[in-house]
Amino acid sequence: MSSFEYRNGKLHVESLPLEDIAREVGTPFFCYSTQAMVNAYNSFSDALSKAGVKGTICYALKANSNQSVIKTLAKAGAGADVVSEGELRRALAAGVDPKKIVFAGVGKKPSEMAAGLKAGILQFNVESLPELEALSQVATQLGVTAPIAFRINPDVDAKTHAKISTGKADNKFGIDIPGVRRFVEQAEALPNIAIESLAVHIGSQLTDASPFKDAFQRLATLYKELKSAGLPLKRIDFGGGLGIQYNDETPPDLSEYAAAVSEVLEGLDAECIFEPGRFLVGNAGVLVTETIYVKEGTNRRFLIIDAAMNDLIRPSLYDAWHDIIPLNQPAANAQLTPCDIVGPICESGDTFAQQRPLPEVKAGDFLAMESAGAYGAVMASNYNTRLNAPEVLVKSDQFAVVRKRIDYDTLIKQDVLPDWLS
Ligand SMILES: Cc1ncc(COP(=O)(O)O)c(C=O)c1O
Ligand SMILES: N[C@@H](CCCC[NH3+])C(=O)O
Repeated sequence: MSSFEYRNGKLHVESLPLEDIAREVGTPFFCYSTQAMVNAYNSFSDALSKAGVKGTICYALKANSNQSVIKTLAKAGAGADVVSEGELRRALAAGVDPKKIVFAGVGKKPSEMAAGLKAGILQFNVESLPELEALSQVATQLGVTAPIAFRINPDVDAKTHAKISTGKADNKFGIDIPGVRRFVEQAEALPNIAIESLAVHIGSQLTDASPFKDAFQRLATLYKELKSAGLPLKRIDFGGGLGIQYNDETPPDLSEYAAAVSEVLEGLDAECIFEPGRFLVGNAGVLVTETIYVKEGTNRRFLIIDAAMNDLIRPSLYDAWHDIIPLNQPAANAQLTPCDIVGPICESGDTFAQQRPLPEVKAGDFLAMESAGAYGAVMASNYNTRLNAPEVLVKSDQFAVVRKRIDYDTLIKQDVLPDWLS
């Protein structure tokens, strides 16, 4: 049974009609399904087991760092991939085992490194020499050893959107393969650093398996070379990036992905880490919105809805597609009219879809924007002084507001007037 489906003419999340939640919580709001997240986690984990791959799945918090989401996945067995002290704190607060936390990112500050070292995390994925020098210094001051992975830039085109592609030599991420040996020498000379692992992450929303295969192969070859040269490597971090279906893409099958991993692991004797984000939560969430007005333009119909680019920026930022469906199931033979679906923000870029064929939608009708569980609420802002869309988690026939909509007073009081203006 799918976690989001029409039943008796109403779109349900698990056992609940979304419309009931909409009337209680108010729109816009994000709604997540526990079942969908746990199913995604289990299918990822099962695919690895079937391919004979043993590893830790470190959920990439950046996709959705709500405490309830992290905790749901942690209870299913996940660790965490974090990119900031904030995310580290979120992971720890949700009860993630520090020994299952990896710390990624090109710009970790010494204070963030110290937080990770004090927590006793599994590894820091290091991306440059200055970063490694800083980590060595912080670890020495604290009298501990920092376990590290070199994040490798394999110079592979992930064939995804340019803004979320991270594995080409021109990208800011990782250490280029030709420079690795020199980097290793420099790293070995630094105190309080334990080189344990190699990591890679070539981009997000990959819908083709070949860049994964290519990158994993390059990483495994390097792993073998460095290990036979005496480096005590014991782990490979395969990153995240597995795409999901938003529209008509066909992302790699999990078994194909797992096979790409198991193939390169032959004879390596390495523990594995995976950092999926979007795959675990993307299709486990929707953004529910109400139609405010239907405006007939000169040559098009605009549906003006109460969600906007500040709630879900993916369409404006990446021209991303999200399916948009009414909460009330349309008749099978309903006539479709092309509509532009836009938010209330004062930018033409505040557009979710252009000329999207939709059945008749009237003011007051609720719509769901699908696949909004990843990179939705986490990328939201208060632009135009709009209140945040709250987040709701459903488990079977129960729901809970897991992040509230803050009120205008609280929002405005975040600003502090200087003495000369008060
Ligand atoms: C280092 C790293 N790991 C994991 C992820 C998670 O990626 P995704 O949500 O595409 O699985 C990202 C984001 O792309 C990342 O930068
Ligand atoms: N924010 C991007 C994904 C970025 C991945 C970051 N490593 C998206 O919405 O698709």
